[in-house]
Formats: sequence, structure tokens, C-alpha cells
Amino acid sequence: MTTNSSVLSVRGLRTEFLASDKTWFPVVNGVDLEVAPGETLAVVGESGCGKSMLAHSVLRLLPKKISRLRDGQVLLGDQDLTALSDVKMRQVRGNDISMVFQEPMTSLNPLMTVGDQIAESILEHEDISIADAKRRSVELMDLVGISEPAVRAHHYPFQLSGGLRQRIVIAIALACRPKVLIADEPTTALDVTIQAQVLRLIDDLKTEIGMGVILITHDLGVVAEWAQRVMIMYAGRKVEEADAETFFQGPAHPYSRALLGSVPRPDAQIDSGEFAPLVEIPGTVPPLDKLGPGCAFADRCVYRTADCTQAVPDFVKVAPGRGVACINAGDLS
Ligand SMILES: Nc1ncnc2c1ncn2[C@@H]1O[C@H](COP(=O)(O)OP(=O)(O)OP(=O)(O)O)[C@@H](O)[C@H]1O
Repeated sequence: MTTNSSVLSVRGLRTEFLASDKTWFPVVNGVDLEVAPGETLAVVGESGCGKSMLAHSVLRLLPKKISRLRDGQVLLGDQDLTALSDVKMRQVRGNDISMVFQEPMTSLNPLMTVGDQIAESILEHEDISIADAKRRSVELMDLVGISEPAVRAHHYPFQLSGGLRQRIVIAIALACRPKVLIADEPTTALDVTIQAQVLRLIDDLKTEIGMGVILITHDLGVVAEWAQRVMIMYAGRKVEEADAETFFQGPAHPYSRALLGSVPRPDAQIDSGEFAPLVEIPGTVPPLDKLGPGCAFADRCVYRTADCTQAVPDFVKVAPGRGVACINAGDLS
């Protein structure tokens, strides 16, 4: 069972990929998470840290043959999604859990008008007439910021810009009023103004229908504005979790600190009125199939000590809703 306050509960999730030498290596490694109704949990980390694979594992959309869900539970209410048949899992997807991917074309049918695609999604989940579903699809298009929705409802995906297509995908994802929405960089293709509109839309609906949101993003500005809780991933593992306010006041993991140092912040304004330059984190995320025995961040960490390369640090809960996986976290200045 999920806890009373959670709509989705992930326990000890481990997903593996097949390396070129035919051995399996973890890309999601023992991850736990909880999402409450009406809450946005931001999942943050550099490219290749396993954020998308975490989302794909929850939805059981992993590429077959080269990847496998090795361990763990994904609890939606009292249902463990890892134990469902493929048929049952298809009913859960797009009904109880929806996902918005980075690339909208992967989610749209090129041979159907966008209005019909939204209406079809509504009809799958609600007992209303086709005419009402079409009317609702136009309303949803309006809601996600598409001008002239009644006209554009008759367009095919290829006739719309990338940004408009992404808004259609979001309309489809929200049409069934899911319990959980997983949004993987949902606004990457959109300009900043539209990005804020779309995030506000997700936020409004989240509050209105008590949906839990997992928001995967590289953008800490987006996290600060829209997320209540933050989970930082590095090399397939959860390295820090905190409520957003606590996190921004004082991130506990050296990686989180480095990430926060790498974004321009209004409070970092320097005297000339310019923003302080970005601080890059030296090095890159190591290949996940070649990780050593210690902390995967050790090579890039300014707080590294000899012990860091001995063993992978445990994720330790330091306060309710707060945890960190760093043996030196308590001593960072
Ligand atoms: N198709 C694939 N084949 C082999 N390995 C893969 C594949 N997709 C992902 N991986 C492995 O999974 C790891 C995590 O990838 P994932 O896409 O989850 O990262 P991410 O944090 O979502 O990055 P991004 O922000 O760029 O989307 C990669 O570093 C890689 O080792």
C-alpha cells in the first residue's frame, strides 16, 4: 500500500541496461520516492543521471531486450504496477498515470487530427457523447494556450509547430484527469512565456483534481517556482531529497550545491547589474556501466575525502522528508 498521504510510492526501484559486453548495469539504482496528491516532486540531475529511465520504469515503457526492471515496487494505491499484466498496465497508462515526453511527435498519431486525438482520449475515460468530447477537446486546446482552437482542432500534427504539438500532448495527458502526471522536460520546446503558461496549467489542474506531479527538469528556476519537493539524482541514484524551500535555503549534497551554483540567480546579481557568471561543474557524469566502488560523484567533488572512494554512501534520512547520500554531508561548510 502507498502511505495515506501518497498517490504514488516507488520502493527500491532498480532498472538495468545491457552493456556492450552483455552484462547488465543499473541506470536506476534503488530509488525510493513518494508523491502526494496535489504535490509536485521535481526530479533533477544532469543529462544521463537516469531521470527519464526512472519515469519509463514507473510506466513500464522500457525498451525491451536491452533493459529490464530488476527490482522494486511501484505502488499506485494498493496496486503494484510492476506486477500487472501488459493489458492491465495499458489501462493504467493514460488513465491513472499520464506522461508528457520531451519529444511530442512520439506521442501523437500523424494520421489523425489533433482535435480527434484529444476527443478520443476523453471518450476512453468518460461516458459522454462524441459531440461533447469534441467540444471539450476545443476547450482543452484553449486551456493549454492554443489560439483559434476550433480551427486548429482540424489540423494534423505535421501542420503545427513543435510548441503547439507539445501543448496538444499536454491536453491529451490532462484530458483523463490522471492521478499522477509524469512530465519529462515538458516545456523544453516552448518559449519562456508559453512555458510559464503550461506549467501554470499543470499546477492549476494539480490543485483542482488533486493530481500528483513528477516534474523532470534541468531547470532549477522551474523547480523553485513550481515544485513543493525536490529529488536530486546522480548516476542512477537518489542523492538528496528535501522540500523545495529547505533545499534552496541549503542543499546538503555536494552535487546539489554544485548544481545550485551553476544557475544564474537574481540574488547573485553583481554590482554592475549583470548576473554572476555560471559556475560549471568540472567533469561529466561517469558512464553508468563503468562506475567504481565509491561515491559516483567523488571525482568531481570539492569536498572529497579518502573514504569517499571506498563505498557507495547510504541515503540517510536527516529529518522528516529530508535525506542525503554523502558521508561528509554533516561537515560541509
Ligand atoms: N537506449 C539506451 N541504450 C543503452 N543505455 C541507455 C539507453 N537509454 C538510456 N541509457 C542509459 O541510461 C542512463 C540514464 O539515461 P536517462 O535517459 O534516464 O538520463 P536522463 O537523466 O533522463 O538524461 P536527459 O536529461 O538527457 O534526458 C544513460 O546514462 C545510459 O547509460
